[in-house]
Amino acid sequence: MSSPHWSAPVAHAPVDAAVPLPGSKSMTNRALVLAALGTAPGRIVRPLRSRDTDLMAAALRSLGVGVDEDGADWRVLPGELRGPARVDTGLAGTVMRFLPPVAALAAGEVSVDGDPRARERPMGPIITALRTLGAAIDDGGRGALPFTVRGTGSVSGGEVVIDASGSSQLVSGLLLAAPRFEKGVEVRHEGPPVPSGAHLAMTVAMLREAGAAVETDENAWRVVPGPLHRETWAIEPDLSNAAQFLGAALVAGGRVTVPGWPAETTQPGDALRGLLAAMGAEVSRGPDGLTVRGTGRFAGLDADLHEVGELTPVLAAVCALADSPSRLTGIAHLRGHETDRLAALAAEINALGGDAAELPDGLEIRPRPLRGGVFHTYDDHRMVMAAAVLGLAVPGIEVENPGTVGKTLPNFTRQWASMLAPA
Ligand SMILES: O=C(O)C1=C[C@@H](OP(=O)(O)O)[C@@H](O)[C@H](O)C1
Ligand SMILES: C=C(OP(=O)(O)O)C(=O)O
Repeated sequence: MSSPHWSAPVAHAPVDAAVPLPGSKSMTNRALVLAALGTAPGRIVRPLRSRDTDLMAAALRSLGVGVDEDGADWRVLPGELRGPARVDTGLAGTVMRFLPPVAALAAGEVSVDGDPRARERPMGPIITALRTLGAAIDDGGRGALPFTVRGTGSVSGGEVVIDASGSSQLVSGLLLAAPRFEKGVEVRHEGPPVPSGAHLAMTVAMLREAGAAVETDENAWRVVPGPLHRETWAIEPDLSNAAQFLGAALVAGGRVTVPGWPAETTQPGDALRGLLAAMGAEVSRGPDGLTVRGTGRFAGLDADLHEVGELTPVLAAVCALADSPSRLTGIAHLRGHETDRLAALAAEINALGGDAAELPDGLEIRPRPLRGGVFHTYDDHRMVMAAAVLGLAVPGIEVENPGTVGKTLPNFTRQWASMLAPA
C-alpha cells in the first residue's frame, strides 16, 4: 500500500478548530468480537471504519457472522462459527490477537496470516496459551503468523499462565472469547509488567457490559462461562487519535477542541489531558468537548508511558519541538508495534537534524532546530501523524506513504488540512 509523498502543511497562524473524531479502533474491534459471540443480534453505533476494523469485520464474516452496514452503523448477526476460512489480519494487533481465540471456537480450519511485518509481531504466548486451553494450532513451530487453527467447535478453557509483557492484547484476546469456553478462563501473567493497563481495563469493562462475569486481581483475570449479549454498542471517539490534533494547539499555538470527549472512559487517550498539561497546555472541558490551548512555546515531557504506549509517536514529535529535553520511558514493547517505533522515531527525528536517542525502554529527545526532508513511515499510521505534527513547525517535510494512516484514520490528511484552514 503505497501512495505519493504528502507535503506536511506548515501552520502559518495559530490554530482555532473543532475536530470531530471517528470512533475508537480498540472499542470497535472489541465490540465486533463480543457482538459476534453474542446470543442475539447487536448494533454497533458509529464504529470506526478503517483498515483495522474492516479487517476484523471481514474476518468475522468469513467465520459465518453477519456484519451488515446499516447507515453509519453495523448490525452484527451472530452465527454458527465455522471454517474453512482464511483470515487476513493486515497489520492490526487487535485482529491478530483477538481473532484466533474466536477461530478456535469454530468448526473447521481457519488459516490466519497478515502483512509481512505482522509475522514479526509477538504471537507466541497466545498460541501456546490457546493450546493449553484446548485449541489445536499448526504454526510450523514458528510461534508467529502464519498459522492454522484447527477448530472443533468448542474450546475447553481453564487455567493458563502467560507472559504478556510483549503486548496487553495477548491477554485481551484470551479474555474476550473466554465466556464461550466451556470452563471460561483463568489467566495469570508472569514476567515483566504487562503494558497498556488502560486497554486491559477496556477489555474487562466491555466484557462486563456484554453480561460476562469477570474478576481481576493484579496480573490475574478470571472470566466465567456464560452468554454474551448487548443490544447496542455506542463507540466513543478515538482519543488516541486526538493526540496529533490536540498537540497541534501546543505546537502552533491557538486552540483545538475535540467534541464528545467522554466524561469517563477506559481509553488511554484520556491521559493526554494530563500529559499535555504537563508540557504547558491549558486543558479544559466544557459542553463543546475537550479544549487544549497553547502559545507555541512549551516544555518537554518526562513521563513513563508504559500504560499508554500508543500515544508515544505523536508525543515524541511534540517533544522534538519543545523548549526543553524529554525522556519517555516504560515503552520497550513499542519495538513490537507496527514497526520498532523507538528505532523509527529516533531515525526520522535525527534525519531532520534532531537529537533523539534510543533507550532500552524509551527515548531521550533534546530539541534542536529541524530542517525539511523525507520522513519515512514504516507502514505505521502513527508515524504519519507524528510527521504531520513536526510539519506544523518545520517547512519541507515530505511524508512517505501517507495512505498507511488508513489503518485507523483514513481521512487524516483532509482533517489535518481543515484544522489548519477551517471553513
Ligand atoms: O487492545 C488494544 O486495543 C490495544 C492495546 C495496545 O497494545 P499493546 O499492549 O501491544 O501496546 C495498544 O498499543 C494498541 O494500539 C491497541
Ligand atoms: C499499536 C497500535 O496498533 P495495534 O492495534 O496494531 O497493536 C497502535 O494503534 O498504535
